[in-house]
Amino acid sequence: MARKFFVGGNWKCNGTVEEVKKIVTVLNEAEVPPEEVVDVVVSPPFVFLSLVKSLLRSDFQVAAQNCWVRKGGAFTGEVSAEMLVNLGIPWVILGHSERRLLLGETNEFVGDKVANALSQGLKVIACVGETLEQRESGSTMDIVAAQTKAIAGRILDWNNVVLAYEPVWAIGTGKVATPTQAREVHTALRKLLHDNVSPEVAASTRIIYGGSVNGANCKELAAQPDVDGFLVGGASLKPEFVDIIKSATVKSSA
Ligand SMILES: O=C[C@H](O)COP(=O)(O)O
Repeated sequence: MARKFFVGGNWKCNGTVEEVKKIVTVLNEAEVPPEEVVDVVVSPPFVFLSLVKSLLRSDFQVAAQNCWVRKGGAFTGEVSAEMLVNLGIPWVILGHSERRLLLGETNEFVGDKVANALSQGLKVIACVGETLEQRESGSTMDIVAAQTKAIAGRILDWNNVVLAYEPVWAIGTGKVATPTQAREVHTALRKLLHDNVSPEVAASTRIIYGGSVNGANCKELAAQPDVDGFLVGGASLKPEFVDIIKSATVKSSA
């Protein structure tokens, strides 16, 4: 069965109420391929989750950008998975490189977070990716394999997981991975799932690309065999996000 295209918009730590309303208006008015063709999931900062959920069209979904590693309690500043479920937020992004690198989240910690979020009923966009130094030293696959295995070992039901490959050197730099670079890692990750989890999971799990995706480069990337969609940062705050959603048709018409 074909994997449904997936386009996530990670708004990161951006926006005011007014800006959020403008972005949602653009999305709500956009003509995009139907739900059967593409999953669209936008991820505003925690404080705007309810607002976005209340305003956003019903065929698009909402994700949090993080959640706490275990049940809530005395953890000042954290938001638990069960709170997100209680708010009706279906998705969460976990393991983003900005959290790994700036906040010291380890592979093991990300694995724990993924396990906890899934156990509470959330769907997870799990991120992996190498730094420029790691790519240049030839260790890209070792790094993303270790990150992926730490996550994979904690997943019982892969139906609720999307794997995002986001090379750190491509994030927010305007230096997008070439279609070949993206395809190489996506294909290797699918093989890793095949060998370490199961052929069925490898065939059905969506592996999406993130890192300087925009309206101009999305079609060529979308055409790559193992690229099942995108996790978009900067361009998800702009009207061109609609063009990125439309790149799903590259797959559906293939
Ligand atoms: O989560 C999204 C990624 O970090 C990509 O960000 P970017 O599109 O601004 O490079």
